[in-house]
Amino acid sequence: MSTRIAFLKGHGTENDFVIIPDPENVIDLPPAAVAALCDRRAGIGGDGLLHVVRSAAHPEARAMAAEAEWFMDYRNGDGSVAEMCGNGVRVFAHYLQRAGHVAEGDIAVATRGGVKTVHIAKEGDITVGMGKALLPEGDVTVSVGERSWPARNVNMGNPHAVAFVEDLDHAGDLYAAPPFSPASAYPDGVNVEFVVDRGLRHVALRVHERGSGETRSCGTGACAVAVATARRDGADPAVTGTPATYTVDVPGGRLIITERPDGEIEMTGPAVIVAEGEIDAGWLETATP
Ligand SMILES: N[C@@H](CCC[C@H](N)C(=O)O)C(=O)O
Repeated sequence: MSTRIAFLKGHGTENDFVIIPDPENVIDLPPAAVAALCDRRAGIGGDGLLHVVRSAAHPEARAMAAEAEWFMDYRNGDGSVAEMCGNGVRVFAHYLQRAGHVAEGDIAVATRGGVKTVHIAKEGDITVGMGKALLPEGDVTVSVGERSWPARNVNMGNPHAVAFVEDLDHAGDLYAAPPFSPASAYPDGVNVEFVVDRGLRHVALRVHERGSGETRSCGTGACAVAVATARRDGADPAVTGTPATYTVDVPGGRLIITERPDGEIEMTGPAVIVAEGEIDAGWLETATP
Protein backbone atom coordinates (compact mmCIF):
# COMPACT_ATOMS: atom_id res chain seq x y z
CA MET A 1 0.00 0.00 0.00
CA SER A 2 1.31 3.34 -1.01
CA THR A 3 2.05 6.13 1.51
CA ARG A 4 -0.14 9.21 1.48
CA ILE A 5 1.00 12.81 1.71
CA ALA A 6 -1.41 15.39 3.17
CA PHE A 7 -2.08 18.48 1.08
CA LEU A 8 -4.41 21.45 0.94
CA LYS A 9 -5.34 23.75 -1.90
CA GLY A 10 -5.75 27.49 -1.39
CA HIS A 11 -5.62 30.84 -3.12
CA GLY A 12 -5.25 34.56 -2.56
CA THR A 13 -7.07 36.65 -5.19
CA GLU A 14 -7.01 33.50 -7.32
CA ASN A 15 -3.23 33.12 -7.22
CA ASP A 16 -3.51 29.44 -6.30
CA PHE A 17 -1.24 27.14 -4.37
CA VAL A 18 -0.76 23.52 -3.42
CA ILE A 19 0.03 23.52 0.32
CA ILE A 20 2.20 20.71 1.71
CA PRO A 21 2.40 20.67 5.52
CA ASP A 22 5.76 19.15 6.47
CA PRO A 23 6.82 20.62 9.85
CA GLU A 24 9.95 18.48 10.21
CA ASN A 25 11.01 18.79 6.54
CA VAL A 26 10.94 15.06 5.78
CA ILE A 27 9.14 15.18 2.40
CA ASP A 28 11.42 15.23 -0.62
CA LEU A 29 10.16 17.87 -3.07
CA PRO A 30 12.58 18.09 -6.00
CA PRO A 31 11.60 20.53 -8.80
CA ALA A 32 10.02 17.75 -10.90
CA ALA A 33 7.73 16.74 -8.00
CA VAL A 34 6.63 20.35 -7.49
CA ALA A 35 5.95 20.75 -11.23
CA ALA A 36 3.93 17.49 -11.24
CA LEU A 37 1.82 18.61 -8.27
CA CYS A 38 1.20 22.05 -9.82
CA ASP A 39 0.25 20.56 -13.20
CA ARG A 40 -3.40 21.55 -13.83
CA ARG A 41 -4.28 18.44 -15.82
CA ALA A 42 -2.12 15.61 -14.51
CA GLY A 43 -1.64 16.92 -10.96
CA ILE A 44 -3.52 19.01 -8.38
CA GLY A 45 -2.87 22.31 -10.09
CA GLY A 46 -1.44 25.58 -8.84
CA ASP A 47 0.59 28.65 -9.71
CA GLY A 48 2.97 27.59 -6.97
CA LEU A 49 3.52 25.40 -3.94
CA LEU A 50 3.74 26.37 -0.27
CA HIS A 51 5.94 23.90 1.61
CA VAL A 52 5.14 24.49 5.30
CA VAL A 53 8.23 23.74 7.38
CA ARG A 54 9.47 24.69 10.84
CA SER A 55 12.34 27.14 10.34
CA ALA A 56 14.55 25.10 12.66
CA ALA A 57 14.12 22.08 10.35
CA HIS A 58 15.17 23.82 7.11
CA PRO A 59 18.77 24.70 6.28
CA GLU A 60 17.74 27.90 4.47
CA ALA A 61 15.67 29.14 7.42
CA ARG A 62 17.50 27.93 10.54
CA ALA A 63 19.07 31.35 11.11
CA MET A 64 15.56 32.91 11.24
CA ALA A 65 14.16 30.30 13.67
CA ALA A 66 14.49 32.50 16.77
CA GLU A 67 12.39 35.19 15.08
CA ALA A 68 9.94 33.06 13.07
CA GLU A 69 8.90 29.52 13.95
CA TRP A 70 7.59 28.75 10.44
CA PHE A 71 9.30 28.94 7.05
CA MET A 72 7.43 29.42 3.77
CA ASP A 73 9.53 27.30 1.39
CA TYR A 74 7.93 28.78 -1.75
CA ARG A 75 8.21 27.13 -5.17
CA ASN A 76 6.92 28.33 -8.52
CA GLY A 77 4.70 26.06 -10.61
CA ASP A 78 7.66 24.98 -12.78
CA GLY A 79 9.50 23.80 -9.66
CA SER A 80 11.87 26.77 -9.43
CA VAL A 81 12.54 28.46 -6.10
CA ALA A 82 11.48 32.07 -5.45
CA GLU A 83 12.40 34.46 -2.69
CA MET A 84 8.95 35.64 -1.76
CA CYS A 85 5.26 35.33 -2.57
CA GLY A 86 2.90 38.00 -1.28
CA ASN A 87 -0.34 36.14 -1.91
CA GLY A 88 1.26 32.92 -0.75
CA VAL A 89 2.33 34.29 2.61
CA ARG A 90 -1.28 35.27 3.45
CA VAL A 91 -2.52 31.81 2.49
CA PHE A 92 0.39 30.29 4.45
CA ALA A 93 -0.57 32.23 7.60
CA HIS A 94 -4.23 31.32 7.15
CA TYR A 95 -3.26 27.65 6.92
CA LEU A 96 -1.14 27.91 10.12
CA GLN A 97 -4.09 29.39 12.01
CA ARG A 98 -6.56 26.88 10.61
CA ALA A 99 -4.25 24.02 11.62
CA GLY A 100 -3.98 25.43 15.15
CA HIS A 101 -0.25 26.20 14.88
CA VAL A 102 -0.75 29.93 15.52
CA ALA A 103 -3.45 32.20 16.97
CA GLU A 104 -5.01 35.37 15.58
CA GLY A 105 -2.93 38.52 15.75
CA ASP A 106 0.59 39.15 14.48
CA ILE A 107 2.76 36.21 13.49
CA ALA A 108 6.24 36.12 11.98
CA VAL A 109 6.85 34.02 8.87
CA ALA A 110 10.35 33.28 7.56
CA THR A 111 10.78 33.53 3.78
CA ARG A 112 13.83 33.59 1.51
CA GLY A 113 13.11 37.32 1.30
CA GLY A 114 13.43 37.70 5.09
CA VAL A 115 11.00 37.54 8.00
CA LYS A 116 7.53 38.98 7.27
CA THR A 117 4.92 39.98 9.87
CA VAL A 118 1.43 38.79 9.00
CA HIS A 119 -1.62 40.13 10.81
CA ILE A 120 -4.41 37.57 11.04
CA ALA A 121 -7.69 39.27 11.92
CA LYS A 122 -10.61 37.44 13.58
CA GLU A 123 -12.20 37.24 10.18
CA GLY A 124 -11.76 38.81 6.78
CA ASP A 125 -8.66 39.95 4.99
CA ILE A 126 -5.06 39.43 6.06
CA THR A 127 -2.39 42.15 6.14
CA VAL A 128 1.30 41.49 5.52
CA GLY A 129 4.28 43.71 6.25
CA MET A 130 6.08 43.29 2.93
CA GLY A 131 9.21 45.28 3.83
CA LYS A 132 10.71 47.99 1.64
CA ALA A 133 10.97 48.11 -2.14
CA LEU A 134 14.34 48.53 -3.81
CA LEU A 135 14.36 50.56 -7.03
CA PRO A 136 17.56 49.72 -8.91
CA GLU A 137 18.62 52.50 -11.30
CA GLY A 138 18.81 51.94 -15.05
CA ASP A 139 16.44 51.79 -17.97
CA VAL A 140 14.58 48.55 -18.61
CA THR A 141 12.43 47.75 -21.64
CA VAL A 142 9.82 44.99 -21.96
CA SER A 143 8.23 43.87 -25.22
CA VAL A 144 5.22 41.95 -26.44
CA GLY A 145 5.20 41.33 -30.18
CA GLU A 146 5.83 44.62 -31.98
CA ARG A 147 5.19 46.77 -28.89
CA SER A 148 7.81 47.82 -26.33
CA TRP A 149 7.51 49.85 -23.13
CA PRO A 150 9.94 51.39 -20.65
CA ALA A 151 9.58 49.51 -17.37
CA ARG A 152 10.40 50.37 -13.76
CA ASN A 153 12.73 47.91 -12.08
CA VAL A 154 11.33 47.17 -8.59
CA ASN A 155 12.64 44.53 -6.22
CA MET A 156 10.26 43.27 -3.51
CA GLY A 157 12.63 40.52 -2.42
CA ASN A 158 11.93 39.11 -5.88
CA PRO A 159 12.42 40.97 -9.18
CA HIS A 160 9.71 42.89 -11.04
CA ALA A 161 9.49 44.99 -14.21
CA VAL A 162 6.49 47.34 -14.16
CA ALA A 163 5.28 48.71 -17.51
CA PHE A 164 2.48 51.28 -17.86
CA VAL A 165 0.41 50.47 -20.93
CA GLU A 166 -2.60 52.01 -22.67
CA ASP A 167 -4.63 48.83 -22.70
CA LEU A 168 -4.12 45.57 -20.76
CA ASP A 169 -4.93 43.65 -23.96
CA HIS A 170 -1.65 44.96 -25.37
CA ALA A 171 0.08 42.44 -23.09
CA GLY A 172 -1.19 39.74 -25.46
CA ASP A 173 -1.81 36.18 -24.35
CA LEU A 174 1.21 36.18 -21.98
CA TYR A 175 1.88 32.47 -22.56
CA ALA A 176 5.57 33.18 -22.96
CA ALA A 177 7.71 35.37 -20.73
CA PRO A 178 7.86 38.87 -22.26
CA PRO A 179 11.39 39.62 -23.49
CA PHE A 180 13.23 42.36 -21.59
CA SER A 181 16.44 44.30 -22.07
CA PRO A 182 19.13 44.70 -21.01
CA ALA A 183 19.52 41.03 -20.09
CA SER A 184 21.85 42.07 -17.26
CA ALA A 185 18.91 43.76 -15.44
CA TYR A 186 17.46 40.40 -14.42
CA PRO A 187 20.05 37.61 -14.47
CA ASP A 188 17.59 35.26 -12.71
CA GLY A 189 14.51 36.20 -14.76
CA VAL A 190 11.73 38.58 -13.79
CA ASN A 191 8.03 38.93 -13.06
CA VAL A 192 6.49 41.43 -15.50
CA GLU A 193 3.47 43.58 -14.61
CA PHE A 194 1.42 45.52 -17.20
CA VAL A 195 -0.53 48.37 -15.62
CA VAL A 196 -3.35 50.74 -16.55
CA ASP A 197 -4.95 53.55 -14.56
CA ARG A 198 -8.45 53.04 -13.22
CA GLY A 199 -8.89 56.25 -11.18
CA LEU A 200 -7.29 58.21 -8.35
CA ARG A 201 -4.66 55.94 -6.75
CA HIS A 202 -6.39 53.02 -8.40
CA VAL A 203 -4.75 50.83 -11.04
CA ALA A 204 -5.26 47.42 -12.64
CA LEU A 205 -2.64 44.91 -13.73
CA ARG A 206 -1.94 41.77 -15.63
CA VAL A 207 1.15 39.78 -14.77
CA HIS A 208 3.46 37.19 -16.22
CA GLU A 209 5.08 35.45 -13.28
CA ARG A 210 8.55 34.00 -13.55
CA GLY A 211 8.20 30.24 -13.23
CA SER A 212 4.38 30.19 -13.49
CA GLY A 213 3.20 32.08 -16.60
CA GLU A 214 0.23 34.43 -16.53
CA THR A 215 -1.46 34.26 -13.14
CA ARG A 216 -4.66 35.83 -11.81
CA SER A 217 -2.72 37.83 -9.23
CA CYS A 218 0.72 38.53 -7.80
CA GLY A 219 1.07 40.10 -4.35
CA THR A 220 4.70 41.19 -4.65
CA GLY A 221 3.79 42.39 -8.15
CA ALA A 222 0.92 44.51 -6.79
CA CYS A 223 3.33 46.10 -4.28
CA ALA A 224 5.86 46.78 -7.06
CA VAL A 225 3.09 48.35 -9.13
CA ALA A 226 1.91 50.56 -6.23
CA VAL A 227 5.46 51.81 -5.64
CA ALA A 228 6.13 52.41 -9.36
CA THR A 229 2.81 54.25 -9.70
CA ALA A 230 3.47 56.41 -6.63
CA ARG A 231 6.87 57.43 -8.06
CA ARG A 232 5.26 58.18 -11.43
CA ASP A 233 2.56 60.25 -9.68
CA GLY A 234 5.04 62.21 -7.54
CA ALA A 235 3.48 60.62 -4.46
CA ASP A 236 6.67 59.16 -2.93
CA PRO A 237 5.81 58.90 0.82
CA ALA A 238 9.47 59.50 1.77
CA VAL A 239 9.19 62.92 0.08
CA THR A 240 5.61 63.88 0.91
CA GLY A 241 5.74 62.55 4.48
CA THR A 242 2.33 60.95 4.08
CA PRO A 243 1.46 57.31 3.37
CA ALA A 244 0.35 56.45 -0.16
CA THR A 245 -2.41 53.89 -0.50
CA TYR A 246 -3.18 52.31 -3.86
CA THR A 247 -6.00 50.00 -4.86
CA VAL A 248 -4.60 47.40 -7.24
CA ASP A 249 -7.12 45.38 -9.22
CA VAL A 250 -5.85 42.03 -10.44
CA PRO A 251 -7.75 39.60 -12.67
CA GLY A 252 -8.60 37.55 -9.56
CA GLY A 253 -9.68 40.33 -7.20
CA ARG A 254 -8.33 43.39 -5.40
CA LEU A 255 -5.34 44.15 -3.19
CA ILE A 256 -4.81 47.27 -1.09
CA ILE A 257 -1.22 48.47 -0.82
CA THR A 258 0.08 51.19 1.51
CA GLU A 259 3.61 52.56 1.47
CA ARG A 260 4.60 54.55 4.56
CA PRO A 261 7.07 57.45 4.76
CA ASP A 262 9.70 55.07 6.21
CA GLY A 263 9.34 52.93 3.06
CA GLU A 264 7.60 50.01 4.76
CA ILE A 265 4.86 48.50 2.60
CA GLU A 266 1.70 46.78 3.81
CA MET A 267 -0.52 44.63 1.62
CA THR A 268 -4.07 43.59 2.52
CA GLY A 269 -6.06 40.91 0.73
CA PRO A 270 -7.96 37.66 1.11
CA ALA A 271 -6.68 34.15 1.82
CA VAL A 272 -8.83 31.10 1.14
CA ILE A 273 -8.40 27.36 1.73
CA VAL A 274 -10.66 25.47 -0.66
CA ALA A 275 -9.85 21.80 -0.12
CA GLU A 276 -7.72 19.27 1.65
CA GLY A 277 -6.82 15.71 0.86
CA GLU A 278 -4.10 13.14 0.34
CA ILE A 279 -1.59 12.64 -2.44
CA ASP A 280 -0.67 9.10 -3.47
CA ALA A 281 3.10 9.04 -2.91
CA GLY A 282 3.34 6.20 -5.44
CA TRP A 283 1.83 8.46 -8.12
CA LEU A 284 4.23 11.26 -7.18
CA GLU A 285 7.17 8.88 -7.60
CA THR A 286 6.01 7.75 -11.05
CA ALA A 287 5.24 11.37 -12.04
CA THR A 288 8.82 12.40 -11.24
CA PRO A 289 11.20 9.96 -12.92
N1 LIG B 1 2.64 35.00 -6.83
C1 LIG B 1 3.62 35.53 -5.97
C2 LIG B 1 5.02 35.63 -6.51
C3 LIG B 1 5.63 34.23 -6.68
C4 LIG B 1 7.08 34.23 -7.05
C5 LIG B 1 7.36 34.75 -8.43
N2 LIG B 1 6.76 33.97 -9.46
C6 LIG B 1 8.89 34.80 -8.62
O1 LIG B 1 9.47 33.90 -9.25
O2 LIG B 1 9.49 35.76 -8.12
C7 LIG B 1 3.16 36.75 -5.22
O3 LIG B 1 1.96 36.78 -4.89
O4 LIG B 1 3.96 37.60 -4.85
